[in-house]
Amino acid sequence: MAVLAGRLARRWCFGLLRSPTQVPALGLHAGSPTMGTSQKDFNDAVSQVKLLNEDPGNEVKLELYALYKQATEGPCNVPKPGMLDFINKTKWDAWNALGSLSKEAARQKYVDLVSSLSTSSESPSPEAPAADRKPPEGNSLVVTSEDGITTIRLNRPTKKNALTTQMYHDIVAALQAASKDESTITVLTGSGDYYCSGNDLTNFTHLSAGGPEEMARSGEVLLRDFVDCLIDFPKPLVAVVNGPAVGISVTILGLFDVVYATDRATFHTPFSHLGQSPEGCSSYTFPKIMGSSKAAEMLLFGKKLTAQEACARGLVTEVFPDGTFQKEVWARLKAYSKLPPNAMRISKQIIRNQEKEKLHAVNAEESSILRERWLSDECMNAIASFLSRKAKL
Ligand SMILES: CCCCCC/C=C/C(=O)SCCNC(=O)CCNC(=O)[C@H](O)C(C)(C)COP(=O)(O)OP(=O)(O)OC[C@H]1O[C@@H](n2cnc3c(N)ncnc32)[C@H](O)[C@@H]1OP(=O)(O)O
Repeated sequence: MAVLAGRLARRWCFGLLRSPTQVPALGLHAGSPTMGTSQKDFNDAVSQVKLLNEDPGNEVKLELYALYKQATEGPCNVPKPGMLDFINKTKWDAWNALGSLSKEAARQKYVDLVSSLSTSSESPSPEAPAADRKPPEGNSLVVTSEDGITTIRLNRPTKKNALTTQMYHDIVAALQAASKDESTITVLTGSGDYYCSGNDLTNFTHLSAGGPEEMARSGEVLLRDFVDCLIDFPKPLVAVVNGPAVGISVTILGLFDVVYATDRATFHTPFSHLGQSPEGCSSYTFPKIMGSSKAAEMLLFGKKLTAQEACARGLVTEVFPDGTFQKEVWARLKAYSKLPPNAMRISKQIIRNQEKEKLHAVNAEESSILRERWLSDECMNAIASFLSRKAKL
């Protein structure tokens, strides 16, 4: 349990705590006095934590939190927070893991830990070389319009372009704008080595006052709106799959008009592994595109396809060698973008209109089923598992 708590903390729990001065947000208040020889040292250490030059990192912050609670309140005897209250549960786990450690021993460990941090932060290491530093997470979505093509680029390469809640909203807004702009073709692609790793699993940790039920309810609405927008998109919609694709970034491909992929791309829908169920209308489009047994292999068993396999199954239009992928694809799209826009729009309408109603109904049903799935133990355990790094899909 202690290991899990530590891992959870390292992965995501304290993502909100960017500055060491925010450590008190964990509950590290200089509270009631503690007895014993290290009382003053302990109080000094509590003050010192707030003055550290460098962020000690989430794992250390969690350790500090647990030791502080043990030193000031003794062994953990408060009720365990609910499974979905990830942050408080992780803090509780860390405190509880200290078992019957005495207050005095906890104070001593706290003081020793702070002292080791203070020493290391007094001698700052030279700045890391640029290649070792991760670029800042700036604009997660970049929209450009050029040569008759509006490009919506997922731009979180350090997170494999995982989709945050904000990004779903931004993609909807970008599609709405693209449907009315001067461009003839709209493209979705990714920055970096991945196309998209699907839904950002930390979306599940952002609980509002309404708790998990509210999170699931708003997730259902957002998912439905996002997919509806793809179903109704009036212009040719092209996916330029620049690398591996996971989850919802794969399922929605059935709603695109054309899908070009690098030969480095893979296509993976690990819904059962995550205790979830298909979305993006894939429960309807995949059997239609590739036949029901091939669709089941992907959607039920999470079989990962190579780009060539996805092309053979009809999910991908054409595969290009990675070395020439960008050049070849964009040259082709530029040529297509010069075709008469109204003709393309009308042709798309004829093709899609036949099943639009069906697609909207499927989307509504998939979204509603997912709302229930998100509240299931299977789903919550799988997400906690990913966040704790126990499982890599
Ligand atoms: C409105 C809501 C709609 C929801 C609809 C339902 C949607 C369902 C889905 O999309 S299900 C699919 C969800 N995605 C996943 O399960 C993928 C999870 N990620 C992985 O398995 C791996 O990260 C990987 C295989 C994509 C890449 O592995 P690797 O090459 O080893 O890289 P890292 O794991 O080190 O990843 C780098 C960095 O990115 C973070 N990250 C990657 N994917 C996600 C993700 N989906 N959610 C959150 N974070 C992700 C990863 O944690 C690393 O972060 P770090 O650098 O450690 O801070």
